[in-house]
Amino acid sequence: MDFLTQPIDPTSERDLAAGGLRLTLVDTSDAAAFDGWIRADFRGFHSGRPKDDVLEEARGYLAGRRTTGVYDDAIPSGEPVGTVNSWVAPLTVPGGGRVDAWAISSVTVAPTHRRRRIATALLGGELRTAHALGVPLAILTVSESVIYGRWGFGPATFATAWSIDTKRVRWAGAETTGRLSFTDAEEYRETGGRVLDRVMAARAGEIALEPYLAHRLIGPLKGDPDAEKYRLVRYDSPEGEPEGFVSYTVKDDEADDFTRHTVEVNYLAAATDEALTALWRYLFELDLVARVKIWTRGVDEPLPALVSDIRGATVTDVEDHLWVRILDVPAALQARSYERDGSLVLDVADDLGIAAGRYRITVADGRAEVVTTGDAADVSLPVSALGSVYLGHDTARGLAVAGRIHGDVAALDRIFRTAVPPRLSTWF
Ligand SMILES: CC(=O)SCCNC(=O)CCNC(=O)[C@H](O)C(C)(C)COP(=O)(O)OP(=O)(O)OC[C@H]1O[C@@H](n2cnc3c(N)ncnc32)[C@H](O)[C@@H]1OP(=O)(O)O
Repeated sequence: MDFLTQPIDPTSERDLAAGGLRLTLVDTSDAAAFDGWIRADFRGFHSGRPKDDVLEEARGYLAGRRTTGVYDDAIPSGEPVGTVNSWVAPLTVPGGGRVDAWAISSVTVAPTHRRRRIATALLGGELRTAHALGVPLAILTVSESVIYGRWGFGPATFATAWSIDTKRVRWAGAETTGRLSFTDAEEYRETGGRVLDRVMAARAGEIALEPYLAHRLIGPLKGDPDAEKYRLVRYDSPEGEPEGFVSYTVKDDEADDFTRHTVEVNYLAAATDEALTALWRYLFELDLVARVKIWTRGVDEPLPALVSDIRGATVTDVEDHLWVRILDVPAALQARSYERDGSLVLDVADDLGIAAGRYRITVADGRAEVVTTGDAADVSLPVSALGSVYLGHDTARGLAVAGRIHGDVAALDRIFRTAVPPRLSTWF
């Protein structure tokens, strides 16, 4: 499969051409063309104009993605009015296996060309292309939660943000072992990449990271206004095995009292419980710090158990995070494992017609066999709801209450839900 060279989707090409717009793959070896695409992408997310070093770094990191642009040849700038990129990312599924997922990012439409169905053409094109290449599902993280349901995506993992009052909480976790030390992002890049590989393989919902995505978690990218403030602390086991790190910045003390700085955690990676506890303890016990803020943790982050005063560590936000769009029901459902056996007929509705059908899933010894069937349905649901329950999160009952899943929701929940909730701990 070559996702980089697969031709542009003809349906989307035709739909856009009818409105005077041109859909095309961008040649990422053509620096001028690629820079125009990157500038349009930055502008779409209201980021600053990228300087030369930022463009150069982005070109290096993003060249491995399928890069698509929409052009309005009537405008003078020649820059795209729509952008999207995609690549095949291994997604960890329940049971610890991995499935190829079509990861979609950088969806932007110029404000001058909004609501002319450019995003509709881009998303439809991405999904049809992925399906044609045999990729069983598509994934994305979203800027706004109201956009992607219409294309069959459902929220499949949720993320928490925390604020910890470190003057209030005392360490209540286990004794920590191992070694903590400051390190330099450049020196640690390879080792940190290996730690991240372990973290991402260990939990359903995480994806194997491209070098670009790993780089951002270990240290700042070019152009990051906080680059000078980054600190990186590594954790190594007593045997010297690298098992975790935390990258963070320390923000000035707003109260103008030098004892009350705020730590903003960029990323905390822990491949073992020892690494997790040692790094959390490190953050709680920093001198001259009154608050630690962290984002994109799982819904089961064990912070309440690690502090002496539960209310000193508060969840400030719970948000939908990874959205899943099933493209091939048998392949996707057979790729994960299940904690309870059973059999169920699912009637899946799909406005785009890609995954629609009636399927029997039979789980024995944790593995599923999925076939199309003419049997009566036990459960009827839209493909977005199937995406929502796919990774094991506790969503089925809520969707049934909302009238989006009909039938034996308890059986659906029993088969799909997992004891440990899925998590995606980064953005892409
Ligand atoms: C994976 C990612 O990259 S997430 C990032 C998404 N991008 C951004 O948030 C950047 C800023 N926003 C944008 O660039 C654009 O507004 C986009 C990409 C979200 C939408 O692009 P458009 O070309 O305007 O969307 P399009 O015209 O195809 O709209 C299709 C439908 O979605 C709806 N829609 C599109 N964007 C939004 C939105 N932000 N909020 C609510 N509804 C929306 C439209 O109203 C339309 O609805 P309808 O079918 O009922 O008429």
